[in-house]
Amino acid sequence: MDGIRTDSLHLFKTDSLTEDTELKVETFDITPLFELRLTAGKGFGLFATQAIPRGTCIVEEPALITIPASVSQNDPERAIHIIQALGPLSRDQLDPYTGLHYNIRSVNSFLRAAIRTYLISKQYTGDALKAAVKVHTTMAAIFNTDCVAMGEDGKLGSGIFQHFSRANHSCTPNVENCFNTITGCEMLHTVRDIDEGEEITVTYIDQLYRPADERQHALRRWEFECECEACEGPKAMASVRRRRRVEEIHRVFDRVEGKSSSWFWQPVRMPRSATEKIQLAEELVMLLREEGLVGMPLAQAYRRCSKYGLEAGQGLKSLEYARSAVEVEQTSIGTVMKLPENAEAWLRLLEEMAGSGDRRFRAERERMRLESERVRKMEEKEAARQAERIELERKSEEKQRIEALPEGKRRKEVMKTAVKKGRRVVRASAERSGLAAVDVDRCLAGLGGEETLAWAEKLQGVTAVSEFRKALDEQPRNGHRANGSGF
Ligand SMILES: C[S@@+](CC[C@H](N)C(=O)[O-])C[C@H]1O[C@@H](n2cnc3c(N)ncnc32)[C@H](O)[C@@H]1O
Repeated sequence: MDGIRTDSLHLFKTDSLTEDTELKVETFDITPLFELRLTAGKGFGLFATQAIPRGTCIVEEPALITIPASVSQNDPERAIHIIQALGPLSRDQLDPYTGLHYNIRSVNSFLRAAIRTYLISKQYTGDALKAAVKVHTTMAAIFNTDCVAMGEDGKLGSGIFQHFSRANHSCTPNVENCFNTITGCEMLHTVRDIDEGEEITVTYIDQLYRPADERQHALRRWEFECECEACEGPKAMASVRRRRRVEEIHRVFDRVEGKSSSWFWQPVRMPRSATEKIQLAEELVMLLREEGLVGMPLAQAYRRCSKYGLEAGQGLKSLEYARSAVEVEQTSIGTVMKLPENAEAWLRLLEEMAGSGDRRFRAERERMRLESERVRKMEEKEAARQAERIELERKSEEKQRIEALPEGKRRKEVMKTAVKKGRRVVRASAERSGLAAVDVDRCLAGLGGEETLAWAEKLQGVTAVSEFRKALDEQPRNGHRANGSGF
């Protein structure tokens, strides 16, 4: 770690800083949610001091200093902008800045020359000039190593942040940053649940689905080789495959959507229909989820599912995906900031279309109604088949049980079963004839087994009430006719 702690440093009072200035940054609490800890191989990093749920805003802080977007990384004037931005800071404000990590090679010879020229213009000479050049070069190096682009595409310039600038990089970050243009603060939101003791990581580069060697190349600016799980270790191979496919799908969509990309020299198989497009977007969602890239890239993938769902005439599906896009977007960047093409605006549009009876929603509703009807019928049939199977099994078990009984008992059991069946026949017949069940019950209660069987035999197939009554009249009686029932 080549960071410096310059408690006594003031920009224009450089004599206290020497080549051997001792690094003295201790572990300390920043907020109750995380703390700064020294890591093996990455310098300092932010670590959760408790479990943090997905969607939590863990940082909202203003920049310590900023420079305008017009000042590029290699602009010699950059050093002057940095020095001038640091000028008004008090000692207390300067301390968090000077304690930050830096890579001295991030200041090239043009910047060094610009710093020297500037200091000479401020009347520095001899040893004082040498020392001042060293301090100011360090200040510029801190800025170049730790600065964060603010706003969409860095349009609002670059800034240094006390906490955010301490976050290390991962190719599968667990927080997403967003600049709040209303408060002028940078915000960090967790994109997934974070365990206590887990490192809080951001991404330093765009397009994390690029091949690992391209990612490493882009990270060279920060002078480290990424060793996260997507880059090294047992999971890296699967990650490479998934990210390659994610990149391929993005290339296809870039071409479909007419965006400039490298597609013309890398052939891609184009989707032939809206249905194929939505399938591709759904594959993208699945891959990103598996890969743990669950922040804004996932929100955009859901958005594509929604867009192509609508194109495929699947309005309701499109609406569902739009809701997922809003949920992921708001988890990743909160609800305060609205991107120009935010997922919520798209959802509102779809909701309006659905409400106004757009044909894509109407037709789909009908399709879904028919589909759920079909499923319901299938389930009913299956339930009936199941019940029949159970009944057959029961009967077979009962038969086996009876067959295993001694002769006398078996005859009794056979009779009992037959009578039960006979009662069912009588009851069903009565029902078909429209006779009150209570009357039939009363009558059945007074009949013996043989009588019930004789009765059942007679009634089998009888449906009309008159025939039923006639059959009852012809039944052998044992004096238990139902009172007042007409039997
Ligand atoms: C913005 S600073 C991050 C905080 C820094 N680690 C510190 O000690 O203050 C960027 C520097 O952190 C280190 N770093 C960040 N992410 C890293 C990673 N994944 N592996 C190794 N070093 C990393 C690199 O030295 C990089 O130049």
